[in-house]
Formats: sequence, structure tokens, C-alpha cells
Amino acid sequence: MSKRKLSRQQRWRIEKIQAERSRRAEQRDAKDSHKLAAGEYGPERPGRVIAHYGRTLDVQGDDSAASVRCHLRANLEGLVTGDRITWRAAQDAEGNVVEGVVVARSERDNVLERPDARGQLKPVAANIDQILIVFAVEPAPHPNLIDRYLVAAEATGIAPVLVLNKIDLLPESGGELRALLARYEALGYPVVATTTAREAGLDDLLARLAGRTSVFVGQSGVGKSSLIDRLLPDESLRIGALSKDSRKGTHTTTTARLYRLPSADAAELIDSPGIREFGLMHLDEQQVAEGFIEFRDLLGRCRFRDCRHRQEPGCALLEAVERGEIHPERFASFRHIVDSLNET
Ligand SMILES: Nc1nc2c(ncn2[C@@H]2O[C@H](COP(=O)(O)OP(=O)(O)OP(=O)(O)O)[C@@H](O)[C@H]2O)c(=O)[nH]1
Ligand SMILES: [Zn+2]
Repeated sequence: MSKRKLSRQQRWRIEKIQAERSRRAEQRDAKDSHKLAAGEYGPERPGRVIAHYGRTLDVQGDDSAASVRCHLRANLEGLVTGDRITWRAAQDAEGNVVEGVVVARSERDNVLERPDARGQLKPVAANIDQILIVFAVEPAPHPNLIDRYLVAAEATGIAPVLVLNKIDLLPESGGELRALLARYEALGYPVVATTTAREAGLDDLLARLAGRTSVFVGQSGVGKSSLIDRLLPDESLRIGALSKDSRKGTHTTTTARLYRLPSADAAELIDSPGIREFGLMHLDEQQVAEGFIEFRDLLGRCRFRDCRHRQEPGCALLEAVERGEIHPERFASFRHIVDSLNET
């Protein structure tokens, strides 16, 4: 295992310890809440955050299809869509669940972040299994752009999947695009080809979505909205199975929301404009290098410890390019991304 992989693991351990600390604090608070709300709320149960609006959340119990508007305990800050939580439900005289209180958050597998207006990183969604990077026959995919998305996805630790949309526009000769896709497939990335213009083509995508929580990202105009419309044809599903009262004051356009797809088994989608814009931000040179998966085993093997992989003698990456083990276009892409980081 390379040195850089280790340091990444160390970072992960620190995060884990911090998460454990806050989990304990949350558990203490949950105990207080237990006493406070004695008789008012039912027993603790597992659930998932479906959407959040400031101090209120929509929660779906693991054992139910409908979501419930929940309050948040005072010290439970920063919950996001996709968080797994513990909650307690309040029932009316007829035994219907009318509202709930969230008492604890479980540890996250991963989290998607984006900078807020002041440039501070803020979590927007958690516990995601895969990032579907959508690109299209038109507007044509720039290989560098795909690499940017892949690097950003790799930095989150969430598995990327490449989705080529608008294959109905693929010319007979579409050799260039196919070669590009084959290159990514050879690196081990799953690739799915779709079209929303024809009836065929969505089955592979549905198979990919089944049993997982996914987000769609990608450049404007590639067809993300069209794909999501196909997957969630029923507007009421999008708004969620909330009662009219619960829905009051909901900002459906800005918040990330989790949807369960009707057409695929246990498939979940988390969507929001903020997530769709996910791209390359806040990354340093080392993260970019780690984001190229074929570089990983070579990192730390250059002659110079501070090698920037430009023209240094004994550079393990340059040598791998020369041997044909790293595709020159991927390497050019790496350079391009690093240079763009230095510009800003
Ligand atoms: N030919 C063809 N056109 C498509 C396909 N999917 C989407 N489009 C068209 O491409 C255009 C952009 O589609 P959108 O779904 O709005 O793309 P988007 O990625 O959501 O774009 P933003 O909302 O800007 O991020 C629309 O005119 C769609 O009708 C497809 O499979 N084939
Ligand atoms: Zn080097």
C-alpha cells in the first residue's frame, strides 16, 4: 500500500473518531429527550432523512413507505438528506403517525459536500452508493471534463459510473466515442449507454440503479432532467408521500430530496440542483493525482519525494506513460486539471 493511501486512511480514522464523539453526544441528548418526551413519543426506530428544511426534516421509517415531518433535537446540527437516523414518532388518537422527533444520527458511509456562498464546505447529502456522471453525444464530451468529474467523485470515496446519454444521436461511425468509453471501461469504471428519446436503452440504467442510492451529476444539457423524468414519471412521487399540511412551506426546488424509484428494485435517487452541479472544487494536487486510479500504485515511487510529474528524472508516472501503461490523454488531462487548480 502506498504512503498516500495510508495518509488517506489516517484522515479517515480521525474523521471516524470525531464522528464517534458526536455520536456519543447525540446519544446523551437522546436520553434526555427520552425523559422529556415520556409518554408523548413512541419507541426509538431507525429511519432515513428524505429531505431537510432548516430545523424540520422529512423522515422515512425503515418499516414504512410514507414520510413523516420531524423536528430536530437542539444539538443535532447538520443533518442532510440520506442520513440514517434514529427517530421517535408521535401518534394521534387513531394511532396515525402525525409527527416525529429525530434523536440521533448514525455514522455516515460518505458525504457529498459543496461550498456555500462564503466558500465554506457544507454537506448536502450522505450515504450515497454511486455518482452517475452523465455526458452525452451532444454536447460532445470533452475527455478532460469526464476526468474532472471522476477525480471529484474519487475524492468523495463514492463509486463513479459513466452514463453516455443521447445514444440516438450517435452516428453510425461513432468510433471515437466508443474508443473513449472502452478506455474508461478498461480502467474498471462501469459504463451505461442511454437515450430518453427512444423507448429502448433504460433497462441497463435501471439495473445499475437497483439496490443502490445514486446521484446524477453532469454538464448542463446532457439530459439529467430528462433521465430523472423517465425514472420518476409520477409528479406525486417526486413531491413525496407527504400529507398536504406537512408540505406547507416546503422549498422543493432547492433542497436535496431522496426518491425511491417505482421501476427498479430498492433503487434510490438523491437529487437537487446543487448536487447536479457537483464538480471539481476544493481539491489539491495530491487529491487530483489520487483521483486518477491508474496512478495510485505509482504515487510515492518517483525518485524525488516532491516530484510534480512534469519533467523530473525518475518520475514513475512519466515512465508509465512511456511504457504505455498510462494513456497519454489521461496524463494530459491530469496536467490540465492540476494547472487549472493553480490558476484559481
Ligand atoms: N436526442 C436526444 N435528446 C435528448 C435526450 N435526452 C435529453 N435530450 C434533450 O437534451 C436537452 C437537455 O436535456 P435536459 O434533460 O434538460 O438536460 P440537463 O442535463 O438536465 O440540463 P440542465 O438542467 O441544464 O443541467 C433537452 O432538449 C432534451 O430534450 C436523448 O436521449 N436524446
Ligand atoms: Zn513523478
